Amino acid sequence: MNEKDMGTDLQSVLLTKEEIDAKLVELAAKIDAEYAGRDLLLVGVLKGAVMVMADLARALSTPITMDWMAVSSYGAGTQSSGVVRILKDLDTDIKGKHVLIVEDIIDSGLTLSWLLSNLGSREPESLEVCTLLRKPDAAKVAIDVKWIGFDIPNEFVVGYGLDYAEKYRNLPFVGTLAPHVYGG
Ligand SMILES: O=P(O)(O)OC[C@H]1O[C@H](OP(=O)(O)OP(=O)(O)O)[C@H](O)[C@@H]1O
Ligand code: HPA
Ligand SMILES: [Mg+2]
Repeated sequence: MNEKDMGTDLQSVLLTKEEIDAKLVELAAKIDAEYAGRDLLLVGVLKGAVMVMADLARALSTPITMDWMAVSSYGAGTQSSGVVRILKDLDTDIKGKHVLIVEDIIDSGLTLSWLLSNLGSREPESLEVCTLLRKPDAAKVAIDVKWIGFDIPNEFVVGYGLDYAEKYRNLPFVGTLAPHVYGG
């Protein structure tokens, strides 16, 4: 599906593929500068961060390794339950490593806040966060995030990895969902 063929489920395009690509190249240059000469482990948070991880990793020059963690707090709804479940843990021991968590979105912040304390307790050398999107007006906890792509309004968004009930992750852009889709 492209931007001209959104169907009736989507209300508007918030960020085009071109805007997302350009932002990830910009973030990658900053991350390269920060980790020059060091080994970096990217930890992608499944499933939403798959697209960001794939495109950010390819924009980096720094040698990286990848690992994945799967957590879920949203289920099939549009509100975080606040209860974070580990669906898949890391395959690697991160003790002594430079770790960069890669996220698609920080909404309430509950997922990341929980992840930071969970991964932080495993004694990485450093632990930072890169997220494509953040909703400042939805924050329920304050989190220190080093790299942020875009601050967006407090609306439910889909595309570029982000889902509603597991759909729309493959849209190449980020859009807002029409309220009728989720009963709004
Ligand atoms: O800041 P928060 O309010 O915690 O929301 C952000 C988290 O919610 C989404 O994941 P979700 O739990 O829906 O799993 P998914 O990535 O598999 O869609 C998203 O990918 C973030 O990980
Ligand atoms: O706005 C959102 N869209 C999709 N998934 C999400 N997970 C947290 N916030 C969102
Ligand atoms: Mg989700």
